[in-house]
Amino acid sequence: VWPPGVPPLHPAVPGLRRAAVFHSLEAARRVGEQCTSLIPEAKAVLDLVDECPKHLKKGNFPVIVIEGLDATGKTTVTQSVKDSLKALLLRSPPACISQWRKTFDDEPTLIRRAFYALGNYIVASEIAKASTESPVIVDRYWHSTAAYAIATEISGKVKNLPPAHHQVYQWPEDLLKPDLILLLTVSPEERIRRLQGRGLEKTEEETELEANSLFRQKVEESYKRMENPGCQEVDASSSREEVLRTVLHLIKKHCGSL
Ligand SMILES: Nc1ncnc2c1ncn2[C@@H]1O[C@H](COP(=O)(O)OP(=O)(O)O)[C@@H](O)[C@H]1O
Ligand SMILES: Nc1ccn([C@@H]2O[C@H](COP(=O)(O)OP(=O)(O)O)[C@@H](O)[C@H]2O)c(=O)n1
Repeated sequence: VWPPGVPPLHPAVPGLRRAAVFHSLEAARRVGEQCTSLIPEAKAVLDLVDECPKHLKKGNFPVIVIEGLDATGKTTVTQSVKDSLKALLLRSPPACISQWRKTFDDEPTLIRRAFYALGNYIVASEIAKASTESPVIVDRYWHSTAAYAIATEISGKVKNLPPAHHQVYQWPEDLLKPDLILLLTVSPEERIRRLQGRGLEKTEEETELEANSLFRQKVEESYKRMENPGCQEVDASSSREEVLRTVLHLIKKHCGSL
């Protein structure tokens, strides 16, 4: 039986019925509620969600999200933007639930995705509060949750992804929107160099390059198809300084004077 609480998806893409791309807090919450007896941590996550104010409003300061595959430089650039703009740095999943991340990563897809989806709603309340006081920079948010879920669920080639403008690429109506979302992209070779720099072993490197190549393409393509709001792509292959300059320039252009 298709689990209740999961929104019906386009019938033309039956594979996505397991994708667990939740399009409302209620949909993610229902999955969370169903597993509290087996996974006590789910109750703890739901309690934190319940503590969040219901009707969130963004403050007057800009909110910028940085997205991208692992090792594209998100941590590096978000830290620098934080320092340059005296911004508050947030991440999804938020610190208050990250101790349970491993637990949920080991659970079946549906439960795992519900965890990340709920995390985004907690981050939304942090964003609302922080953006009344300073600019806010966020390392991963909704687009990560959706893009990885879609790429995991769609088998085979990039062309099997749901077509552009499909329902799965739409921002959830009840989730606070940022002002700007930047998608960092680097070539697969440069990404591997950076993973290596972080201590990835040679064998893992090969797995990354070969077995995961299609997966990465699907994540990146899904990121690019996201809309309302969509991502603006940033070529992040240049030096740290250059990437920071580009990002700060885009923030200034889209978010006005800071
Ligand atoms: N512009 C850059 N040029 C070269 N190396 C970089 C650049 N940005 C980040 N790195 C390095 O690449 C690795 C991955 O960067 P990181 O910021 O941790 O990525 P992410 O947070 O996206 O996983 C780190 O070792 C980091 O120091
Ligand atoms: N907002 C988020 C953040 C991460 N995730 C999941 O977390 C994984 C990425 O985590 P990671 O440990 O590679 O993240 P970074 O260390 O690169 O920030 C992806 O596989 C996503 O499934 C998510 O679904 N939603």
